[in-house]
Amino acid sequence: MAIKHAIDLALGRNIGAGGIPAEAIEAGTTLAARGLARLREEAASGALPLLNMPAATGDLDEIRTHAARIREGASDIVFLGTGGSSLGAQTLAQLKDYAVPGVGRLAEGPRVHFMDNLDPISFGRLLERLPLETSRFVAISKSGGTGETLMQTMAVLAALDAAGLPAGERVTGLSEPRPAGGKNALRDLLEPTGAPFLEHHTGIGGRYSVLTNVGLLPAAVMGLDIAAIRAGAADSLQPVLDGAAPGESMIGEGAILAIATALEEKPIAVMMAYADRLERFTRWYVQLWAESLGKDGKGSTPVAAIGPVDQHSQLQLYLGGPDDKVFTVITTGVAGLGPRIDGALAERGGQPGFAGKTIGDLVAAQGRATADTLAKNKRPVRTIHVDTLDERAMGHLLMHFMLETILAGYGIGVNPFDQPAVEEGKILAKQYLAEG
Ligand SMILES: O=P(O)(O)OC[C@H]1O[C@](O)(CO)[C@@H](O)[C@@H]1O
Repeated sequence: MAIKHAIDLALGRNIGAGGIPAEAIEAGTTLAARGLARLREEAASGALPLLNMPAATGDLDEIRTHAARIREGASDIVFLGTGGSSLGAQTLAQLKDYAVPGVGRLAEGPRVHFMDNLDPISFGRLLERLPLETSRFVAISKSGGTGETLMQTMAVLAALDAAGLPAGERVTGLSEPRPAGGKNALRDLLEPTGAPFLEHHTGIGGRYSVLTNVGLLPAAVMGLDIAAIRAGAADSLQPVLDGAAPGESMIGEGAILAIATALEEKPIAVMMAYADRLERFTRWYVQLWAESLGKDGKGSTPVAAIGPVDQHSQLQLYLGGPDDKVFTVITTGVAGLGPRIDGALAERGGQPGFAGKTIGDLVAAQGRATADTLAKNKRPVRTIHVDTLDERAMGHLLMHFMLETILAGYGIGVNPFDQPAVEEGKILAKQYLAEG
């Protein structure tokens, strides 16, 4: 098994007072079994298209063809889109060092930019400094109506026009088809330029879209094996399709813990990953969990952390602060990796224990120590160990957390697929903009 999942250190019977009590686990198991059965039915009926994505292969060649077209002659590839139209792709891109401290700037191939946060200084400077002639832009929005993405796209079109460069050769769109009799602003903007368009799946929402062309087009642009990402997702889903009991699979165990923790009313869910290449994954998880479950006065607040660096900022609170959190600590198979420390230098630096050890040895020890220390301090912790962080493992993790989130929603009785509250602020912002 390339991924090991354990909830032992979250259980009251193993860690004492702060752990999740047996009664909550029992109730969680019953609700998880119900949710798993519902998912199995939804997979069979096609009612939840996300569940059919792992096995889908028919669209992969089209995605690869568009990716090759976008890469051709490009010095820079700019992805426009926000929230679920960006975070999954960024997560996958980190496998190729995107936004990884130090090496991200040194990565080979076209430079890739995900402009998910709207900031006038950043976007202005980007357009000033990009070599527009050799830059390509991909505008992604399920609805086609998100203000941030539309404004960025308009700014790009104006910049290309001012430079005398045909937009249709440099810009690609990805959005839902125009609804019958309805509007899609992104299509209205781009179609007159002749820009090619990919179709956003109409039955899969943005934060669940990483396995569709929304995540896989940028992944293919970066040279990742997109079939392996889907195969990893299938690894996660298979026990659901097989009808495995909740306690017999990673997804079943995850669902039990998520539901039991909600019943215990732990208001904060911390995801701490010991890998630079999982930093965007923790941000993707935050959106998924928060937008899916935070409704009807329910839900828990997701917190993203990476290790070891956040040991030096958040760990004190986690160990000594309020007992209101459940932790997920993710480690990877880094033992033995990275520079090996010279014995004489270790002596000279007063760290004889470092001699002959690698940086990976220290990171592996730290991840393990953090999980064990949390448990010793009676803080419930679930551990996930990924041997090799590659496309298949990432597909597995992504599908796991999408399924776990859906099962948590089913278990606590909220609809994990909508986000009604977000609309209010969007409408008000447009009103303020119009008022000037
Ligand atoms: O893909 P779209 O329609 O541009 O939406 C972007 C994001 O905005 C939201 O609709 C609300 O914040 C998210 O759910 C979504 O991922």
